[in-house]
Amino acid sequence: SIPLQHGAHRSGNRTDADMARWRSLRFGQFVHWGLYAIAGGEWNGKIYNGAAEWIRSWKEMPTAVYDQLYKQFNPVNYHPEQWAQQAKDMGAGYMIITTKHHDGFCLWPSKYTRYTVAASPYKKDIIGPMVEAYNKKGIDVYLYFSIIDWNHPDWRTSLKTPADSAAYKRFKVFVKNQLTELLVKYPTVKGFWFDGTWDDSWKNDGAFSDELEQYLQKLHPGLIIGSRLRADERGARHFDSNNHLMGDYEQGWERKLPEQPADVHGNDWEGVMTIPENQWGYHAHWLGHIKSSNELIEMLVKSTSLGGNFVLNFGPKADGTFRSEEVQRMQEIGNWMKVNGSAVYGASEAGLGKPDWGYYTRRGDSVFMVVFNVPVSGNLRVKLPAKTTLAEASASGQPVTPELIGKNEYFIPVGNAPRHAPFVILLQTSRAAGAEGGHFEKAK
Ligand SMILES: C[C@@H]1N[C@@H](C(=O)NCc2ccccc2)[C@H](O)[C@@H]1O
Repeated sequence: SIPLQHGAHRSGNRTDADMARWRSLRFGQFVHWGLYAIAGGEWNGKIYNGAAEWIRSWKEMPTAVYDQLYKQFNPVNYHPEQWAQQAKDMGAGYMIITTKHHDGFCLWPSKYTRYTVAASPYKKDIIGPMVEAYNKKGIDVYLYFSIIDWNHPDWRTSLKTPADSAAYKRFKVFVKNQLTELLVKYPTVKGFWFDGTWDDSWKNDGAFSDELEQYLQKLHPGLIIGSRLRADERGARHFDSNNHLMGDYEQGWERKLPEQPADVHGNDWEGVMTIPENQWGYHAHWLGHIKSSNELIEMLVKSTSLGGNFVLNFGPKADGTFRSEEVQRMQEIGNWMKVNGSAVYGASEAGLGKPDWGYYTRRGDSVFMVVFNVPVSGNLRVKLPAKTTLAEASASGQPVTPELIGKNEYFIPVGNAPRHAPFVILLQTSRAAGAEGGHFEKAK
């Protein structure tokens, strides 16, 4: 293997309590909120068909115009306790909030730049009350922070001249100062969700990203930081030049999910997803496919079945309210989670493969069959490992009688389970005496 100073410093998943909690929560809420919500994906009667939070890069909108939007930021209908309650009702265990997106506008009154809420008509800190409100509902908070900062004079996408290098050196001090400020001001946050780390300036400075991560861990022990922050000294990102995952979980699954265990190599991972095809910030005109709650529930269950977390994104309007499609999804998903959340919370891969009728998840000896596709036979085929016996099966607390159809193979009748939404069948299994270790195959 290649000798590395700034590659992965740990092999295998973290086993501490903070990471175990992150892993058990399984379901998060992403919130993208900022000046881009004022534009709402349109300008001068024209619709921007890119991602709303990237509108500053749209040639139809002068950057000088975008950079004045902060003078209109005044979310009079922003009630963080209502945001937190609706997230709780959805069943989210953690929330990720954009403190600063690529445009550089800070939702907290940073003392390292004037481009913050303090300069807006709203004046007040957005982040503090949000962290407090979500924590009060028992929801952990993670801070999204973009390294890319289109507003800061010292930001560079690449270093071409000594002047670039001098500027970028100042920029790195600014980044470290802002991250320190965030941890000091909001000490209950559980981690950072870094973004905007793909440009050469950052990619070619693996030493800094490594030192920064270690500095933050020292400042706030237990902090959870994904793989997107880091580059190694050869410019490799997420996985170092020896193919070892950097950071605490694989953070590359953006608007896409792994298909099979081999795609995640036994690592902790998290997928982040939009309800429309590709909008994170508020866009007045959602074009293309808008995912239904059943589609989103399936993504959440699929993620759990592959041992990862699933984070669903919401883009509040400039005034602090949520669009009706997003409120509807939070309510519908929440209704399902209230009844079936046990198949997700604290659950992980079952090691039983991928059945036609849906997904297996598992917590200890409890195996959950989450059914999305009812077979015309009305029977769900279940094949258990040799040393595993099926003690009992139940659906919504009512016993179900499996039919033994072969060695350790059963048909579970779906009976009169609902057909309009996914449903869960619980299999209580037991390890036959002497069954070594995990009686279920471990992901390779
Ligand atoms: C979480 C999302 N990440 C931001 C983004 O720029 N994604 C585009 C992108 C996604 C993956 C690799 C490079 C660039 C989007 O604006 C959202 O904040």
